Amino acid sequence: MEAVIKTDKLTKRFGDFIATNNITFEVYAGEIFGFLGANGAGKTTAMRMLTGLSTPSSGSATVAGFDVYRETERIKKNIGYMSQKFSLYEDLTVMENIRFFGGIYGLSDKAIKEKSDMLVEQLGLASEKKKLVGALPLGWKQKLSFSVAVLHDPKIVFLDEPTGGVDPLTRRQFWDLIYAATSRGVTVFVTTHYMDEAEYCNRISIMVDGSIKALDTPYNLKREFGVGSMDEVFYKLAREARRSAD
Ligand SMILES: Nc1ncnc2c1ncn2[C@@H]1O[C@H](COP(=O)(O)OP(=O)(O)OP(=O)(O)O)[C@@H](O)[C@H]1O
Repeated sequence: MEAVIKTDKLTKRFGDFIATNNITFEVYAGEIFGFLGANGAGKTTAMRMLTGLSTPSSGSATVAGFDVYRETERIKKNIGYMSQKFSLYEDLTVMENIRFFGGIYGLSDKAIKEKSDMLVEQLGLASEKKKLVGALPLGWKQKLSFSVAVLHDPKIVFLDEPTGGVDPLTRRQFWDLIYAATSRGVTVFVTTHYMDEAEYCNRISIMVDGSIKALDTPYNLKREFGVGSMDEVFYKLAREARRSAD
């Protein structure tokens, strides 16, 4: 299987504090990889290194074949990233946001027009396309933010708690968008605190206090820990954590 993300002992220190400690894993092309851990486990820190936003302290990693120390600009061109704080502009309309990001990604005017029409149609946002993004409900902002993050057909999309704060139905709709993206060949790297979402991933890693403590399919993890749900797997590992959820 082709690995589109490879890390080897990737580490980030802030002074004496080791936020991400020697993490080693691979993510395969086309999979949905769940990156789990309690608050403060080090997920966002790891994701910032993989998206070229933060330089590792030690270890190595490649993303889409590019080196996280030397080729961050090329990484940024080949990935999409939806951070916890969305990058959408609240004071621009739905269409203006799509056009703006299409331009940033270097799409032609023609491609932007085609993609934006298709996108608002797919999202069921046709009647809202002239509304300011700031006026949309959170769930719609999340869906739009995701769609914008994959507008340029990246190889990999990184999603940092993309469905926080919305109801289960809205989260389910968001996952339909994730599946649609994977069926187009996009690899998905996603953090979540929702264990029902963990079950939707092909493989899952669980981080505790900066280190990866488990990595496998949901099925194998449940078997390994002798429990019936991902909730219980997570609880068994996360209760060893020393970092508090402050
Ligand atoms: N710039 C920084 N300087 C110092 N410490 C930091 C910095 N960024 C993160 N940390 C610390 O590193 C640890 C890991 O933080 P990180 O945001 O990666 O966790 P997380 O797993 O993403 O948590 P959450 O689920 O809350 O987003 C935390 O203890 C945090 O306080």
